[in-house]
Amino acid sequence: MADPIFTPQREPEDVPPYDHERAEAAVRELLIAIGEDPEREGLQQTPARVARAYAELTAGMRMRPEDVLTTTFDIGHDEMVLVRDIELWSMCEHHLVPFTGVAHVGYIPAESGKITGLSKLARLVDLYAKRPQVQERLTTQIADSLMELLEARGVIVVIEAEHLCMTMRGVRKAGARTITSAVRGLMHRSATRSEAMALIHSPRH
Ligand SMILES: Nc1nc2c(ncn2[C@@H]2O[C@H](COP(=O)(O)OP(=O)(O)OP(=O)(O)O)[C@@H](O)[C@H]2O)c(=O)[nH]1
Ligand SMILES: [Zn+2]
Repeated sequence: MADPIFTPQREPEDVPPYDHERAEAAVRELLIAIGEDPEREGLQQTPARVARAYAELTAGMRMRPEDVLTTTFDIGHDEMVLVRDIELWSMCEHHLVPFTGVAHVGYIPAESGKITGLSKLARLVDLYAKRPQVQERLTTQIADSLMELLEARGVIVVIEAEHLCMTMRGVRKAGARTITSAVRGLMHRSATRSEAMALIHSPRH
């Protein structure tokens, strides 16, 4: 049996348009289910607000990595590029509550020196984060899309995150951080991987 944690997501072109009306109705139902009165003053606009918020929090379902890795340059730089401590907010697909932390994304450009703008790496993290996720899949998707679209010779993605489903409910282990990594291509070389890890963990100035 396939592990339900790793079931693939729909491809963006197969995702139907966001249904605001349905989302609103569902939030209203949820309010009723928990025993609230959706007509009381403070809650009247809540279904519409939540529906808008979820549209934003799931916008990455309808985006492809090529939509954000739009700018690439051939500058002949073929050494490692690493952006660390990229702020990350995602939503666990099991409980639909946030997980938050940082992503570190490094790559070794193609021999041609094809690179992308640094902000695009952060945009790529955001794209995959704005979907119902598991941290492992998020990590893998970022790594694989960089390998493919930049034709990178190597990639490392490390994500350190705290899952609110483990903090505010359930086992209630505040401060427990989950660390996942995805390593591709030349980053498997131990010296290169050690260099990346040293950069990720070097003290901030
Ligand atoms: N591997 C993985 N697990 C996750 C992630 N986010 C949440 N989970 C886990 O998914 C599991 C779902 O387990 P279930 O037993 O079906 O759900 P539950 O009864 O709410 O589990 P508890 O959280 O232990 O109360 C939990 O152990 C969560 O901690 C993630 O990104 N990756
Ligand atoms: Zn969860």
